[in-house]
Amino acid sequence: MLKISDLNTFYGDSHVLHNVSLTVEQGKVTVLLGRNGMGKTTTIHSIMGIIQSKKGKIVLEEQEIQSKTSFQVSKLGVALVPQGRRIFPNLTVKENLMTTYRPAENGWTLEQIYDTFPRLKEREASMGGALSGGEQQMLSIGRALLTNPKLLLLDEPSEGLSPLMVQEVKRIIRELKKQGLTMLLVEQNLSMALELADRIYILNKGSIVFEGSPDELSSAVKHKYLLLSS
Ligand SMILES: Nc1ncnc2c1ncn2[C@@H]1O[C@H](COP(=O)(O)OP(=O)(O)OP(=O)(O)O)[C@@H](O)[C@H]1O
Repeated sequence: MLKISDLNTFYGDSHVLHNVSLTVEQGKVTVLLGRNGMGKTTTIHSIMGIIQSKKGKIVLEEQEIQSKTSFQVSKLGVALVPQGRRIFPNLTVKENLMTTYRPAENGWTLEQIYDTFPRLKEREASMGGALSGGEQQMLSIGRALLTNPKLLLLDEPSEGLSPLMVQEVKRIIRELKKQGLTMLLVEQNLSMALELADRIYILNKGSIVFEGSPDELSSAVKHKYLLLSS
């Protein structure tokens, strides 16, 4: 569904992504792992058109999208659950959900979101800013789903959540996968990544240093790129 080739992204003169290539297969969960500051969010933002890459190609279902704006990328069916959730604190839960609603045949509706996240129904009239971190994460995922995407990008959805809420996020990702949604998940939570991933990529200092199935990820690679501090 998505193929990135030789992507190079800069912030001013600072060269952050170095020839990043990765593939996201339809219906699969692809996980991008890496420690803090290795370029995971930059990769996601490059796909989404939030930042323009200097060199390289991003192809979504045979269409090149590397020069498109985030609005255009979103219209092509890519949705982002951003790091830090970014919900609107002064809008109600329902208003947050409806801001980006894009109806689709056999797609997500508000009622289906409430069925999947019953807590959001209970808190429908509450202000976004009054929700717990876990509830805000559900809201952020629900809001992205209501754009009816074909590809969902999730940037560290487990960050800052209680163990119980991390379980809930895992349940939802599994449920979405069962429904056939294609996902690219950025994570630092290794156990979560290993449980959910069909394919894993590891970013280190802006370069892909590992690609394989969770079974192929050796403890040597884990220790080198994920567990030890740099
Ligand atoms: N707006 C920016 N301007 C300049 N440098 C940036 C900017 N955003 C990120 N960087 C730098 O780019 C590098 C990659 O950052 P990025 O946020 O992509 O990493 P990450 O792997 O997502 O880490 P984290 O888990 O901390 O979000 C870091 O060195 C970071 O300091």
